[in-house]
Parts: sequence; C-alpha cells; structure tokens
Amino acid sequence: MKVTIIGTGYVGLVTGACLAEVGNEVFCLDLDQHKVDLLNHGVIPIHEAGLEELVARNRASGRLIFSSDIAASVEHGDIQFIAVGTPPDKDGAADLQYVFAAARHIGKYMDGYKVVVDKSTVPVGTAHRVREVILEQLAARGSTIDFAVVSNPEFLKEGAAIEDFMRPDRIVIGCDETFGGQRARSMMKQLYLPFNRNRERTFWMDVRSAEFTKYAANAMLATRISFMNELANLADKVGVDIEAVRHGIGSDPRIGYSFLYAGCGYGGSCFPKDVQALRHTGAQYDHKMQILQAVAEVNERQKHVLGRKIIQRFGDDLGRRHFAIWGLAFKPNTDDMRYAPSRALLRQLLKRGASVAVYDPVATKEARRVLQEDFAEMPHLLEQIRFCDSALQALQDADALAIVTEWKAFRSPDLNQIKNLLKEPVIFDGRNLFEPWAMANAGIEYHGIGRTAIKHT
Ligand SMILES: NC(=O)c1ccc[n+]([C@@H]2O[C@H](COP(=O)([O-])OP(=O)(O)OC[C@H]3O[C@@H](n4cnc5c(N)ncnc54)[C@H](O)[C@@H]3O)[C@@H](O)[C@H]2O)c1
Ligand SMILES: O=c1ccn([C@@H]2O[C@H](COP(=O)(O)OP(=O)(O)O[C@H]3O[C@H](CO)[C@@H](O)[C@H](O)[C@H]3O)[C@@H](O)[C@H]2O)c(=O)[nH]1
Repeated sequence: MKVTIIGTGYVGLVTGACLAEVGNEVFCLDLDQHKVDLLNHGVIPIHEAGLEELVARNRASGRLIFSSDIAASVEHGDIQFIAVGTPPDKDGAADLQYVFAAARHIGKYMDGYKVVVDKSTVPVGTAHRVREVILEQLAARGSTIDFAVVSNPEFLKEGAAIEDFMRPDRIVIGCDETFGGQRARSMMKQLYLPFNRNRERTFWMDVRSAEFTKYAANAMLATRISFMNELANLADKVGVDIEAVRHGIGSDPRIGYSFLYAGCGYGGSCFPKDVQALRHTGAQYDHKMQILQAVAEVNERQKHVLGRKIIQRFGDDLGRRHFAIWGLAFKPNTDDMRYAPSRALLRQLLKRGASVAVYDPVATKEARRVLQEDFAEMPHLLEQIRFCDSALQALQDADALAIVTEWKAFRSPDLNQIKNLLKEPVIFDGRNLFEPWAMANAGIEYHGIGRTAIKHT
C-alpha cells in the first residue's frame, strides 16, 4: 500500500521502517531538513536497536523515502499517518499545533480519497478537530473530496520499538461511521494484516475510545510505578525489602510482575506528559483526576529520593564531594533524555557544590545537549560535570557511586574494582540492581530504594 508518515521522530521513523519492511511503499515527511538530510545519508538520528539496518534495507529497496516536500508527501500516501510530537503546553495539556499543521497540509494538497490516521498521542476529540481542519482547507479550495479520520495510537516502548511494532500486544483502531466507516476500516485492516498473521491483535472501537485507550494505558502503568515507589519509601522507614514484596504480590496473576519496579522515578517522553494531559482533560470536564495528581506528585518527589539519600549520608554541603554517576538516559537502550531522573539528581548535587563524573553507554551526546539547556542560567555548574568513556573511569576517586539507569552492563560489575576505585565503598542504587546481602558480603555500603540499608561493618 502507499503510505505517508508525517513526522519522522521515534514513532514516525519506526512506523515507516516497519511498514516498508512488510512491503508497503512508505514516504516519510519531516519539516526538519537536517533530520531528513541525515536519514538520506543513512544516519539515524536516534539510538534504537536494529533501526539502522531496517532503514538501510528498506531505503535500498526503494520502499522507504525521506523528504521535506509536503505536496509530494500528500500526493503519495492513500493512508496518511500523523506521527508528530504532542508535547505539553504550559498548562500540561497536549499541544496540538503540530497535529493541526499536518492536517492543514493534508487538506491543502489532497487530490483524492485519503485515510488520515492519528498515530500521535492525542486527547479525546482530536480526530473530530483534525476532520474540521481538513474540511476548512477543502472548503477554501471549493473541494468536496472524501476522506476518513482514524485513530490508531501507538504503544511501542523506546529501546524495544521495532519488536513492539512488529509483534504488538494489540493494535487499537478507532474507526466509526462519523469519521470514515467501512472503506477506511478495510484499508486499515489490509495495512495491518501482516501484523495479525499469528493471531488477531486488532481491537476495533469508536474513535474517541481509541484516543482514550492510549492515555488509559500510560496512566495505568505510571500509577503502578508511583504506587510501588510510595510503598518503597515506606518500606525504607519500616525496614522492609520492596523487592521481596514485589515478588510476593507479582505472583498473583491479577497483579502480575510488570511495571512494579521501584526506583528513582519514571521519565521519558510519554508518562510524564500523558499523565498531565489526562489530568487536563479531566479538568476540562470538571472532573478532578485525584489518583493521577498523586501519581505525578509521587513521581516528582521520587526523582529526588536518590539525591536526598546522598545528602543524608554526606551532609547538605557537598562542596568537597565528588560522585560517580552511572546512567543518564531515562531508561536503558535509548539515548532519550526527556524527563530523565538523572537531570533532577544532577541539579541536586551540583547546586550543593558537588562535582560528578558521569557515564552512559549511549546518551552522553544527548545529555550534553539537554544539560546545556537545564543549566542555561547557571552555566558555571556544568564545569562540575566530567563525561567519561567508561563506567570504571567514572569511579576514580569518587566518594560514592550513584546508579540512575538500569543498563545491563551495570548489572554485574567487578565489586573489588569498585571498592578499589572509590574513595569509600558506598553505592546509591536508584534502580535496585543489586542485592543488599551481596553488597554487605563484599563490604560495600549499599543504599537501594525501599531496601533496608545495610551498613558496611
Ligand atoms: N516516543 C515514544 O516512545 C512514543 C511511543 C508511543 C507514542 N508516542 C507519541 O507519538 C507522537 C510522536 O512522538 P515522538 O517521540 O516520535 O516525537 P519526536 O519529537 O521524536 O518526533 C516528532 C517529529 O515530527 C516532526 N514534525 C513536527 N511537525 C511536523 C509537520 N507538520 N510535518 C512533518 N513533520 C513534523 C518533527 O520535526 C519531529 O521530527 C507523540 O504524540 C508521542 O506522545 C511516542
Ligand atoms: O517497573 C518499572 C518500569 C518502568 N519504570 C520507568 O518508567 C519509565 C518509562 O519506561 P517505559 O514504559 O519502558 O518506556 P517508554 O518508552 O516511555 O514507554 C512508555 O510510553 C510509550 C509512549 O506513550 C508507550 O507507547 C509505551 O507503551 C510505554 O511503556 C522509565 O523511566 C523507566 O525507568 C520504572 O520506574 N519501573
């Protein structure tokens, strides 16, 4: 099928490459000319396992092209995916300006029937507004061309994006009579056939319910994490091991093990903004989302828990202290720094005068960029950060090690080397990678999240 993807970011690029891989002719549009140029030179602007090979293979076959030519992009695809960003605006609502700009472009240039698919995460009612925007453009041209608007939210996780797209848990498609009906439904069905071979994964529903399902999924996952983080903080006070509790409750199939890891808070481009946006939808309908308010507040606090543990241990004046930090990205297998908990920790430590040596396997370049922005008003603090090429290098002469991202490479370190390189054998583990008893046996003072701190004796 002929498909256009508008917006070639995480979601657009993965969607485009995966749809090309199963045989479609895909046109990826982006207004960021630099990004388009990189992609046309085979350079992938993000770190995502397997993406480079997938893009190269499909570019070589001619099934995947990148361009900033709006008119050509609208002409190309019978199906037009809108996969642009929906960042939070100043009130926490989803900023839909990029979605509507894409809709305007479609309305301005379309010359035949199109199925317009909202793939971006957008609040309930957005498909209706996208339809209105397209209709306005058509009316301005005196045109009555038929089109459909469909909601097809994306559930991929960064770091496992290709696997998630190729073998999704579910494909949610909102398609109803108001916006498109049977013709759009059969085109969407055909497009997703290759992803339904093993079993039917598509859930058909009305457009508004599909839009809501995306927020419901992210809000539920964020709630589980904040719930566990709140329990972990209490566990620390009452002398309970949150990891034992996680096993104890996760074994109940009604609860399950996923997304129950306590830590130093959730980050990323989705949970923080989507929780806020859903709260905002609640406010618009005079319906206070009390649980989600607590979820967001607990998470904000949680991002500071690791820093607070460090301050408790070393005092508020960190002027002569130096710390090693492992992990900068908001989670492993990505270089994404959006809302990463490491940013909150750095702010806490640097403002108190500490210096830090940081290491992340892939996010260093992106971290340098976002930290310039974070410390734009206090640029001198950036001089207190040293970016290292290896985890061991970061440990040299540090007073303690803090772990912020659960990269696999951090899971089984040589404890003797850690002890030899650190000035004091102290670890603050924001992702509970290690067992307190193993640390105690190794003579390391260990502070996890919700794991009774065992002091080095
Ligand atoms: N990142 C994820 O893991 C993920 C997963 C599921 C859903 N989502 C949702 O998908 C959407 C996209 O997220 P993302 O992380 O891919 O965003 P992104 O910021 O990585 O990419 C968006 C891209 O759209 C481009 N763009 C903006 N306006 C445009 C226009 N009018 N025409 C063409 N290109 C335009 C930008 O230049 C940018 O390259 C968001 O709504 C997000 O919430 C993201
Ligand atoms: O038990 C857990 C699981 C995750 N996290 C943290 O939660 C954040 C988000 O993790 P994850 O969900 O794996 O990453 P995302 O790539 O942001 O993916 C989420 O957001 C996407 C964008 O909407 C959705 O498509 C995905 O389904 C949804 O998992 C990260 O900071 C993790 O460290 C925890 O603290 N504890």
